[in-house]
Amino acid sequence: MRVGIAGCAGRMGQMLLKLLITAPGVLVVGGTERRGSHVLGRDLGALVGGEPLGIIIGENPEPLFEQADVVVDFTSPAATASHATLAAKTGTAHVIGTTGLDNDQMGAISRAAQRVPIVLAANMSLGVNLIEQVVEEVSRILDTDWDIEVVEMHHRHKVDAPSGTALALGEAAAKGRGVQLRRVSRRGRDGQVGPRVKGEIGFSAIRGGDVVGDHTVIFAADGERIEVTHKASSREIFGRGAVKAVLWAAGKRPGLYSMKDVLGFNLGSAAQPGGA
Ligand SMILES: NC(=O)C1=CN([C@@H]2O[C@H](COP(=O)(O)OP(=O)(O)OC[C@H]3O[C@@H](n4cnc5c(N)ncnc54)[C@H](OP(=O)(O)O)[C@@H]3O)[C@@H](O)[C@H]2O)C=CC1
Ligand SMILES: O=C(O)C1=N[C@H](C(=O)O)C[C@H](O)C1
Repeated sequence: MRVGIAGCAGRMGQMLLKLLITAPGVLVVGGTERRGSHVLGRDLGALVGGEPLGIIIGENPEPLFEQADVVVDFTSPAATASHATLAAKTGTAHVIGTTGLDNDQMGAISRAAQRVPIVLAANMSLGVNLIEQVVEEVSRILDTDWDIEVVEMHHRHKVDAPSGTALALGEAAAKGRGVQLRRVSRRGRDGQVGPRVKGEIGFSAIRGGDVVGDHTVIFAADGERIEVTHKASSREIFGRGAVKAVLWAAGKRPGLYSMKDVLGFNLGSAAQPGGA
Protein backbone atom coordinates (compact mmCIF):
# COMPACT_ATOMS: atom_id res chain seq x y z
CA MET A 1 0.00 0.00 0.00
CA ARG A 2 1.36 3.42 -1.02
CA VAL A 3 1.12 5.93 1.83
CA GLY A 4 1.78 9.68 1.89
CA ILE A 5 2.30 11.86 4.95
CA ALA A 6 1.05 15.46 4.99
CA GLY A 7 2.88 17.53 7.60
CA CYS A 8 5.71 14.96 7.74
CA ALA A 9 8.03 17.15 9.85
CA GLY A 10 5.52 17.87 12.62
CA ARG A 11 5.47 16.15 16.01
CA MET A 12 2.94 13.60 14.75
CA GLY A 13 4.27 13.61 11.17
CA GLN A 14 7.70 12.43 12.31
CA MET A 15 6.19 9.81 14.62
CA LEU A 16 4.09 8.49 11.70
CA LEU A 17 7.05 8.50 9.36
CA LYS A 18 9.05 6.32 11.79
CA LEU A 19 6.15 3.87 12.24
CA LEU A 20 5.14 3.72 8.56
CA ILE A 21 8.68 3.18 7.22
CA THR A 22 8.80 -0.13 9.12
CA ALA A 23 5.11 -1.12 8.83
CA PRO A 24 4.65 -4.39 6.90
CA GLY A 25 2.86 -3.92 3.58
CA VAL A 26 3.40 -0.16 3.57
CA LEU A 27 5.48 1.83 1.09
CA VAL A 28 5.97 5.46 2.05
CA VAL A 29 5.77 7.39 -1.24
CA GLY A 30 6.05 11.00 -0.12
CA GLY A 31 5.72 13.71 2.47
CA THR A 32 4.76 17.36 2.35
CA GLU A 33 5.36 20.40 4.50
CA ARG A 34 4.15 23.98 4.46
CA ARG A 35 5.50 26.39 1.80
CA GLY A 36 8.65 28.03 3.14
CA SER A 37 9.42 25.24 5.62
CA HIS A 38 13.13 24.72 6.25
CA VAL A 39 12.75 20.95 5.64
CA LEU A 40 11.62 21.29 2.00
CA GLY A 41 14.09 19.52 -0.29
CA ARG A 42 15.41 17.21 2.46
CA ASP A 43 15.22 13.43 2.23
CA LEU A 44 12.29 11.90 4.09
CA GLY A 45 14.32 9.08 5.71
CA ALA A 46 17.07 11.45 6.85
CA LEU A 47 14.41 13.68 8.46
CA VAL A 48 13.88 11.02 11.14
CA GLY A 49 17.54 10.00 11.40
CA GLY A 50 17.18 6.92 9.20
CA GLU A 51 18.64 5.73 5.89
CA PRO A 52 17.84 8.05 2.95
CA LEU A 53 14.68 6.91 1.16
CA GLY A 54 15.38 8.84 -2.03
CA ILE A 55 12.15 10.78 -1.47
CA ILE A 56 12.34 14.55 -1.27
CA ILE A 57 9.96 16.51 1.00
CA GLY A 58 7.77 18.77 -1.15
CA GLU A 59 5.26 21.55 -0.63
CA ASN A 60 2.73 20.56 -3.30
CA PRO A 61 0.11 18.13 -1.97
CA GLU A 62 -1.27 17.27 -5.43
CA PRO A 63 1.48 14.80 -6.48
CA LEU A 64 1.35 13.29 -2.99
CA PHE A 65 -2.37 12.54 -3.26
CA GLU A 66 -1.95 11.32 -6.86
CA GLN A 67 0.78 8.83 -5.93
CA ALA A 68 -0.66 7.50 -2.68
CA ASP A 69 -3.48 5.05 -1.93
CA VAL A 70 -3.86 6.69 1.49
CA VAL A 71 -2.64 10.05 2.84
CA VAL A 72 -2.37 10.52 6.59
CA ASP A 73 -2.79 14.10 7.71
CA PHE A 74 -1.90 15.73 11.03
CA THR A 75 -1.43 19.33 9.88
CA SER A 76 -3.62 22.42 10.38
CA PRO A 77 -7.40 22.81 9.94
CA ALA A 78 -7.08 24.93 6.77
CA ALA A 79 -4.57 22.54 5.18
CA THR A 80 -6.63 19.48 6.10
CA ALA A 81 -9.85 20.88 4.60
CA SER A 82 -8.11 21.61 1.31
CA HIS A 83 -6.40 18.19 1.41
CA ALA A 84 -9.82 16.51 1.77
CA THR A 85 -11.05 18.28 -1.37
CA LEU A 86 -7.92 17.09 -3.15
CA ALA A 87 -8.44 13.52 -1.87
CA ALA A 88 -11.91 13.53 -3.45
CA LYS A 89 -10.41 14.72 -6.75
CA THR A 90 -7.61 12.12 -6.85
CA GLY A 91 -9.66 9.26 -5.34
CA THR A 92 -7.28 8.87 -2.39
CA ALA A 93 -8.29 7.61 1.05
CA HIS A 94 -7.63 10.23 3.73
CA VAL A 95 -6.84 9.63 7.41
CA ILE A 96 -7.27 12.84 9.41
CA GLY A 97 -6.02 13.49 12.94
CA THR A 98 -6.05 17.29 12.77
CA THR A 99 -8.16 19.02 15.44
CA GLY A 100 -9.68 22.51 15.70
CA LEU A 101 -11.72 22.14 12.49
CA ASP A 102 -14.52 24.73 12.11
CA ASN A 103 -17.94 24.10 10.56
CA ASP A 104 -16.87 25.10 7.03
CA GLN A 105 -13.81 22.85 7.23
CA MET A 106 -15.97 19.98 8.52
CA GLY A 107 -18.34 20.64 5.59
CA ALA A 108 -15.47 20.25 3.11
CA ILE A 109 -14.47 16.95 4.75
CA SER A 110 -18.05 15.64 4.74
CA ARG A 111 -18.43 16.51 1.03
CA ALA A 112 -15.15 14.76 0.22
CA ALA A 113 -16.31 11.69 2.17
CA GLN A 114 -19.12 11.24 -0.37
CA ARG A 115 -16.41 10.32 -2.88
CA VAL A 116 -13.59 8.68 -0.88
CA PRO A 117 -13.15 6.93 2.48
CA ILE A 118 -12.10 9.37 5.21
CA VAL A 119 -11.21 8.37 8.77
CA LEU A 120 -11.50 11.37 11.08
CA ALA A 121 -10.65 11.16 14.78
CA ALA A 122 -9.53 13.77 17.27
CA ASN A 123 -7.72 11.03 19.14
CA MET A 124 -6.47 7.81 17.57
CA SER A 125 -5.45 6.07 20.79
CA LEU A 126 -7.21 2.92 21.92
CA GLY A 127 -7.59 4.25 25.47
CA VAL A 128 -9.37 7.48 24.58
CA ASN A 129 -11.75 5.74 22.18
CA LEU A 130 -12.58 3.29 24.95
CA ILE A 131 -13.22 5.98 27.58
CA GLU A 132 -15.42 7.90 25.11
CA GLN A 133 -17.77 4.95 25.27
CA VAL A 134 -17.44 4.69 29.06
CA VAL A 135 -18.31 8.40 29.38
CA GLU A 136 -21.34 7.98 27.13
CA GLU A 137 -22.62 5.05 29.18
CA VAL A 138 -22.00 6.76 32.55
CA SER A 139 -23.75 9.90 31.29
CA ARG A 140 -26.71 7.82 30.17
CA ILE A 141 -27.11 6.44 33.70
CA LEU A 142 -26.53 9.59 35.78
CA ASP A 143 -29.07 12.43 35.93
CA THR A 144 -28.38 16.18 35.98
CA ASP A 145 -27.74 16.12 39.74
CA TRP A 146 -24.31 15.04 38.47
CA ASP A 147 -22.37 17.99 37.04
CA ILE A 148 -20.15 17.09 34.08
CA GLU A 149 -16.83 18.89 33.55
CA VAL A 150 -14.09 18.02 31.05
CA VAL A 151 -10.54 19.03 31.95
CA GLU A 152 -7.56 18.67 29.61
CA MET A 153 -3.85 19.48 29.77
CA HIS A 154 -1.43 19.63 26.84
CA HIS A 155 2.09 20.80 25.98
CA ARG A 156 2.87 24.50 25.54
CA HIS A 157 2.91 24.26 21.71
CA LYS A 158 -0.72 23.21 21.27
CA VAL A 159 -2.67 25.88 19.35
CA ASP A 160 -6.33 24.83 19.71
CA ALA A 161 -8.45 24.73 22.88
CA PRO A 162 -10.31 22.88 24.17
CA SER A 163 -8.59 19.89 22.59
CA GLY A 164 -10.42 17.88 19.97
CA THR A 165 -10.46 14.98 22.40
CA ALA A 166 -12.07 17.10 25.15
CA LEU A 167 -14.78 18.11 22.70
CA ALA A 168 -15.27 14.49 21.62
CA LEU A 169 -15.60 13.46 25.28
CA GLY A 170 -18.10 16.29 25.75
CA GLU A 171 -20.03 15.03 22.71
CA ALA A 172 -20.04 11.53 24.20
CA ALA A 173 -21.38 12.88 27.51
CA ALA A 174 -24.05 14.92 25.72
CA LYS A 175 -25.07 11.92 23.63
CA GLY A 176 -25.41 9.79 26.75
CA ARG A 177 -27.56 12.49 28.33
CA GLY A 178 -29.67 12.85 25.21
CA VAL A 179 -28.83 16.55 24.73
CA GLN A 180 -27.00 18.56 22.07
CA LEU A 181 -23.56 19.66 23.22
CA ARG A 182 -23.85 23.08 21.54
CA ARG A 183 -26.87 23.85 23.76
CA VAL A 184 -25.20 22.94 27.08
CA SER A 185 -21.51 23.58 26.45
CA ARG A 186 -19.69 26.00 28.81
CA ARG A 187 -16.18 26.96 27.63
CA GLY A 188 -14.08 28.10 30.61
CA ARG A 189 -15.10 30.46 33.41
CA ASP A 190 -13.65 33.82 34.42
CA GLY A 191 -14.99 36.62 36.65
CA GLN A 192 -18.49 36.93 38.15
CA VAL A 193 -19.95 34.01 36.26
CA GLY A 194 -22.64 33.12 38.80
CA PRO A 195 -23.49 29.67 40.07
CA ARG A 196 -23.15 26.68 37.80
CA VAL A 197 -26.15 26.14 35.51
CA LYS A 198 -27.71 22.70 35.99
CA GLY A 199 -27.10 20.44 33.02
CA GLU A 200 -24.20 22.32 31.49
CA ILE A 201 -21.08 20.48 30.33
CA GLY A 202 -17.99 22.53 31.16
CA PHE A 203 -14.56 22.60 29.53
CA SER A 204 -11.24 23.71 31.05
CA ALA A 205 -7.93 23.73 29.16
CA ILE A 206 -4.48 23.84 30.76
CA ARG A 207 -1.25 24.36 28.78
CA GLY A 208 2.31 23.76 29.90
CA GLY A 209 5.58 21.91 29.45
CA ASP A 210 5.74 18.79 27.32
CA VAL A 211 2.50 17.09 28.44
CA VAL A 212 1.47 14.77 25.57
CA GLY A 213 -2.24 14.84 26.50
CA ASP A 214 -4.26 14.34 29.69
CA HIS A 215 -8.07 14.23 29.73
CA THR A 216 -10.44 13.84 32.68
CA VAL A 217 -14.21 13.79 32.64
CA ILE A 218 -15.53 14.66 36.11
CA PHE A 219 -19.02 13.65 37.22
CA ALA A 220 -19.61 15.62 40.45
CA ALA A 221 -22.66 15.21 42.71
CA ASP A 222 -23.41 16.09 46.35
CA GLY A 223 -21.25 13.80 48.47
CA GLU A 224 -19.44 11.91 45.71
CA ARG A 225 -17.47 12.33 42.51
CA ILE A 226 -16.48 10.05 39.64
CA GLU A 227 -13.48 10.85 37.44
CA VAL A 228 -12.69 9.10 34.17
CA THR A 229 -9.09 9.86 33.17
CA HIS A 230 -6.80 9.06 30.26
CA LYS A 231 -3.13 10.11 30.25
CA ALA A 232 -0.95 9.84 27.18
CA SER A 233 2.75 9.59 27.94
CA SER A 234 3.88 8.95 24.34
CA ARG A 235 2.67 10.15 20.91
CA GLU A 236 3.27 6.61 19.71
CA ILE A 237 -0.22 5.65 20.91
CA PHE A 238 -1.73 8.11 18.41
CA GLY A 239 0.71 6.95 15.73
CA ARG A 240 -0.15 3.28 16.21
CA GLY A 241 -3.85 4.10 15.92
CA ALA A 242 -3.22 6.15 12.79
CA VAL A 243 -1.28 3.29 11.17
CA LYS A 244 -4.25 0.97 11.91
CA ALA A 245 -6.55 3.53 10.31
CA VAL A 246 -4.31 3.79 7.22
CA LEU A 247 -4.31 -0.01 6.74
CA TRP A 248 -8.08 -0.16 7.36
CA ALA A 249 -9.06 2.74 5.08
CA ALA A 250 -7.50 1.56 1.83
CA GLY A 251 -10.15 0.09 -0.44
CA LYS A 252 -13.10 1.01 1.81
CA ARG A 253 -16.26 2.48 0.31
CA PRO A 254 -16.61 6.29 0.43
CA GLY A 255 -17.78 7.54 3.82
CA LEU A 256 -16.82 9.42 6.94
CA TYR A 257 -15.49 6.87 9.42
CA SER A 258 -14.33 7.09 13.03
CA MET A 259 -11.75 5.19 15.07
CA LYS A 260 -14.62 3.12 16.46
CA ASP A 261 -15.05 1.72 12.94
CA VAL A 262 -11.33 1.06 12.68
CA LEU A 263 -10.94 -0.51 16.13
CA GLY A 264 -14.23 -2.36 15.84
CA PHE A 265 -15.23 -2.27 19.48
CA ASN A 266 -18.53 -1.29 20.95
CA LEU A 267 -19.24 -1.17 24.69
CA GLY A 268 -22.80 -2.18 25.42
CA SER A 269 -25.79 -2.32 23.11
CA ALA A 270 -26.72 1.35 23.53
CA ALA A 271 -23.50 2.71 21.95
CA GLN A 272 -23.78 2.76 18.15
CA PRO A 273 -20.70 2.48 15.92
CA GLY A 274 -20.03 5.96 14.47
CA GLY A 275 -19.44 7.08 10.91
CA ALA A 276 -20.14 5.38 7.60
N1 LIG B 1 -5.98 12.58 16.33
C1 LIG B 1 -4.95 12.36 17.17
O1 LIG B 1 -4.78 11.26 17.72
C2 LIG B 1 -3.97 13.48 17.40
C3 LIG B 1 -4.20 14.69 16.82
N2 LIG B 1 -3.28 15.68 16.92
C4 LIG B 1 -3.56 16.88 16.16
O2 LIG B 1 -2.75 16.85 14.99
C5 LIG B 1 -2.41 18.16 14.59
C6 LIG B 1 -0.91 18.29 14.49
O3 LIG B 1 -0.33 18.12 15.77
P1 LIG B 1 1.26 18.16 15.96
O4 LIG B 1 1.90 17.12 15.12
O5 LIG B 1 1.51 18.19 17.41
O6 LIG B 1 1.57 19.63 15.37
P2 LIG B 1 2.85 20.16 14.61
O7 LIG B 1 2.68 21.65 14.49
O8 LIG B 1 4.08 19.61 15.23
O9 LIG B 1 2.71 19.48 13.15
C7 LIG B 1 1.91 19.94 12.11
C8 LIG B 1 2.78 19.97 10.89
O10 LIG B 1 1.99 20.24 9.74
C9 LIG B 1 2.68 21.26 8.99
N3 LIG B 1 1.79 21.95 8.09
C10 LIG B 1 1.01 23.03 8.31
N4 LIG B 1 0.38 23.38 7.18
C11 LIG B 1 0.75 22.50 6.23
C12 LIG B 1 0.45 22.33 4.84
N5 LIG B 1 -0.36 23.17 4.19
N6 LIG B 1 1.03 21.31 4.17
C13 LIG B 1 1.87 20.46 4.80
N7 LIG B 1 2.22 20.58 6.09
C14 LIG B 1 1.65 21.58 6.80
C15 LIG B 1 3.28 22.15 10.07
O11 LIG B 1 4.24 23.01 9.55
P3 LIG B 1 4.59 24.40 10.34
O12 LIG B 1 5.21 23.98 11.63
O13 LIG B 1 5.53 25.09 9.41
O14 LIG B 1 3.30 25.12 10.53
C16 LIG B 1 3.84 21.09 11.01
O15 LIG B 1 5.10 20.60 10.57
C17 LIG B 1 -3.06 19.09 15.65
O16 LIG B 1 -4.30 19.53 15.15
C18 LIG B 1 -3.23 18.17 16.84
O17 LIG B 1 -4.25 18.60 17.71
C19 LIG B 1 -2.12 15.52 17.60
C20 LIG B 1 -1.85 14.34 18.24
C21 LIG B 1 -2.77 13.22 18.20
O1 LIG C 1 -2.16 18.59 19.96
C1 LIG C 1 -1.93 17.51 20.54
O2 LIG C 1 -0.81 17.24 20.98
C2 LIG C 1 -3.01 16.55 20.70
N1 LIG C 1 -4.14 16.82 20.10
C3 LIG C 1 -5.29 16.00 20.05
C4 LIG C 1 -6.49 16.76 20.61
O3 LIG C 1 -6.63 17.97 20.35
O4 LIG C 1 -7.32 16.15 21.27
C5 LIG C 1 -5.09 14.63 20.64
C6 LIG C 1 -4.08 14.54 21.74
O5 LIG C 1 -4.69 14.93 22.94
C7 LIG C 1 -2.82 15.32 21.47
